[in-house]
Amino acid sequence: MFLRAGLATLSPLVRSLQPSPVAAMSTGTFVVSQPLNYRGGARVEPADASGTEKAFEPATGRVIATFTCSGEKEVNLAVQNAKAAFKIWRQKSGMERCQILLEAARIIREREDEIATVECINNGKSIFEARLDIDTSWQCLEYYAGLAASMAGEHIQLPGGSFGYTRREPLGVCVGIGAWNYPFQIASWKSAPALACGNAMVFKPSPFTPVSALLLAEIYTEAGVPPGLFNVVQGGAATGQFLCQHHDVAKVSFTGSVPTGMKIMEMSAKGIKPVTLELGGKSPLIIFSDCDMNNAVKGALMANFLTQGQVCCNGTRVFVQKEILDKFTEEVVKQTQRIKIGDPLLEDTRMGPLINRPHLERVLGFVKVAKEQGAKVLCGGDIYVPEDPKLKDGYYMRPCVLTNCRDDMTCVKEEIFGPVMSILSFDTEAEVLERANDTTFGLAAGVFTRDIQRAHRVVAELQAGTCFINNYNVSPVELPFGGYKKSGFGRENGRVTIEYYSQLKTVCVEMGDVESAF
Ligand SMILES: NC(=O)c1ccc[n+]([C@@H]2O[C@H](COP(=O)([O-])OP(=O)(O)OC[C@H]3O[C@@H](n4cnc5c(N)ncnc54)[C@H](O)[C@@H]3O)[C@@H](O)[C@H]2O)c1
Ligand SMILES: C[N+](C)(C)CCCC=O
Repeated sequence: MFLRAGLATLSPLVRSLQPSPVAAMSTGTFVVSQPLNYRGGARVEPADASGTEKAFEPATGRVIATFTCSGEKEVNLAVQNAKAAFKIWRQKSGMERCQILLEAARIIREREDEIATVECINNGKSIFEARLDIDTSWQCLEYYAGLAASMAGEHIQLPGGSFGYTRREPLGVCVGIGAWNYPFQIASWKSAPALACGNAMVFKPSPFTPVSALLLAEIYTEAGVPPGLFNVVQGGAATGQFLCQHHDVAKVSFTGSVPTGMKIMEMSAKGIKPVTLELGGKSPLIIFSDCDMNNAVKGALMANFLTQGQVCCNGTRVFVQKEILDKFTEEVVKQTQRIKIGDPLLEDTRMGPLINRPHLERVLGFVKVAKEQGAKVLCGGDIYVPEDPKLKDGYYMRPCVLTNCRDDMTCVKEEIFGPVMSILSFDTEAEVLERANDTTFGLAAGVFTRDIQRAHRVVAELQAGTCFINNYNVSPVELPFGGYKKSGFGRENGRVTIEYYSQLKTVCVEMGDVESAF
């Protein structure tokens, strides 16, 4: 549907007659030719502009889209469309909303390969991983579809037959602002609970990954949401600011960096809008000497190298108990060197390119500073040029393992957001807990041990919103996800997120006469 050639212009009906719509999509061929804004149930060119942006295919360095960033007028039109759709949607019963969300989840499953391919092309993550992201997206829609029908208030008996009750009501027009590392998943994790609660949404993806949110918008429409219920505006900071400052926006849910999160909070504070902030991290992963070594090594790779290390909750500070430091490090390096880097659309690739050239240079800069500060590079940390000539301008690097790290080094303190693991050693539980918590971030943490008492004792002390025991970076949608400290607040996924997309109304019912004070 996006391709200028091949199956690009086919209607959904015709497309469904083709053996495989994704067969035509290969690295180096994809171009977006249709408008990337979505308003009132259709793709539209924005009504005004706040500049233009280019989106790239990180695997080749090719431009795949040049698009107009939405100005104030377009943002206003999107919000007004959402407001109109909200009036219809909020009147629907939970069961009606449930049925539509389930249908959307079904369509996502049906089109999983196509969506994953688009994600892979625009983001650079491997197709293997992109499919997992799409899985957690439709699962999220299914989960909140299930909750939509069971949202209920309380009935509270009062003296003299009087009573009160509570109603859980939607907020109105919610804004979602996304980062570039999980474009479709972020749009789904925000919109599913928002829509399940009866809200409308205007979503702004990162300008680096503008493409896949459009697929979600089209799927919602196909599933039967009212036109305007889920809209997409494109752009960067200026567009995001118009959204956050809009007086008809009731809530902002943001995923991105800490500095931008602070700005979002400031803008939202002026309009007394509630915010959810899913921000960055520098999470600790603690490996005790009694761990299952095989699992701990696999866990450390999961904690560092998914999506080329561009994952908010990555456990990039790997604390290893001294007794097993050498063996663990040797095995981690061996397995890191085996990671297949290359064309993200190939089935056996496990690491694609980073998101763009400036980011690649930034990550390589962190490795350089680490070396200057005394860290030792055990593998990777340099540019990788795949053999395939069409990939020569892509943004690849070899995954890096650093040792000789100290807690005061830049690579241990700052979020690198790339495939760079820092290994640190420790002696005692008390010592490692203190060091693990010595950070302004608090998104995630992990522990590997066979000692069940220790595992729970340690996670109880860890200052992190999401903790893993004997695994890392799995994300079942039934479990809430979010941060402590400067990693943000509010949660995504899990039952609790209903509370972040709804408000409680209390109704007090008098069954007798008014006892007036006057
Ligand atoms: N906690 C989580 O769930 C989670 C998930 C993914 C990424 N992240 C974090 O995101 C960061 C990487 O993503 P990024 O580089 O896209 O982050 P970013 O903060 O640069 O941008 C995030 C989004 O905010 C928009 N934006 C930028 N300035 C804005 C402003 N002034 N007003 C409104 N919107 C504005 C951007 O256009 C983009 O859509 C990392 O720190 C990572 O840890 C967190
Ligand atoms: C799906 N993961 C791996 C838990 C990542 C969630 C979003 C963080 O960047």
